[in-house]
Amino acid sequence: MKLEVREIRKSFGDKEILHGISFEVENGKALGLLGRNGAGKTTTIRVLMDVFRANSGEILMDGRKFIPKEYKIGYLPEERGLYPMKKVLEQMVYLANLRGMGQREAKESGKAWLERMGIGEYAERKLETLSKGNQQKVQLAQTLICNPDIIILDEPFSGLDPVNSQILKDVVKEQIALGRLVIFSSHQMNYVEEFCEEIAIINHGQIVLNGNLREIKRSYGENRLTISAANYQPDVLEEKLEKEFSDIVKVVKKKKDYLILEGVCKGAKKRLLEMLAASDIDLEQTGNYEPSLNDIFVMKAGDEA
Ligand SMILES: Nc1ncnc2c1ncn2[C@@H]1O[C@H](COP(=O)(O)OP(=O)(O)OP(=O)(O)O)[C@@H](O)[C@H]1O
Repeated sequence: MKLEVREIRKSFGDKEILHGISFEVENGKALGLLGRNGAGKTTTIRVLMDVFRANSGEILMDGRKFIPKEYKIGYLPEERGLYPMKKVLEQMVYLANLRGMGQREAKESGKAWLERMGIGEYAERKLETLSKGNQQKVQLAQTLICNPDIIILDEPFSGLDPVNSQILKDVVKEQIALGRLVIFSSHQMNYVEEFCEEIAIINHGQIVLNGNLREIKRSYGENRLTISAANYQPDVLEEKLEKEFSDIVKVVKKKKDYLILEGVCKGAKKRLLEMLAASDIDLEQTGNYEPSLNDIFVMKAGDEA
């Protein structure tokens, strides 16, 4: 399965919110849709789910117009839609019935998912009597009850503590391994980093970065290296490097224990190491620099941060 989102534009009134959003995602992979508050992630997902109609652009599945109701989709919307006064399992079964699942199958699957989420004991309780995090897990169980082929999660980690986040991470990883097509929106980079092969960063309704996360990281780290010295603190080392090696490298960032350098000439890394060996700098650590997704996100979407 390959989902292609092409040049989606969406306006509310005369204000255009999405200015030509494009990205692709295949089954067996997860796409992390990233962006700051108000960037347009939820609007994109709603267009994808046919909640909103785009002003222009198209969405294709395997080359054909994508019609959500033709697929088994597990969609966890940003606004959570369960009934607070109803019993947990009862409403899960009811909603699964509406999605075309038989009573017995829905009950079995619902129970199994609640167990998987570690909340099997709450099946007969009213939803509103559960903690916020446990209600969130019920939502997730409900999203997955019909064994969807496409899973779309809008900020699934909100309200979950680290233990519950881990359960969800494991579940998402399992679903990816089972060959599901997974899209999820978030501004929590560490989760995205753990299981998304592909990312698309939206900023002000535009895709500012899209592609394979590993390749993106590699390209951002190219020509950069980290360095620390046993005999100089980073700020002194920075001064020294700027004074003595400014024709080879420049310091791009000073961290607590090390510096991040960028080459400014051809073969900078090799030349620097040769020069360092001949200097009084006692090299403690050096290596290729690989930015975190957070660093990349701040670079691409941190304009008003
Ligand atoms: N129904 C609507 N009518 C008018 N404006 C809307 C509507 N829905 C969203 N918007 C606007 O579209 C922009 C993008 O909102 P959206 O919810 O897609 O952002 P988001 O990236 O999901 O943000 P967050 O991380 O805060 O959830 C915002 O400026 C929002 O106010």
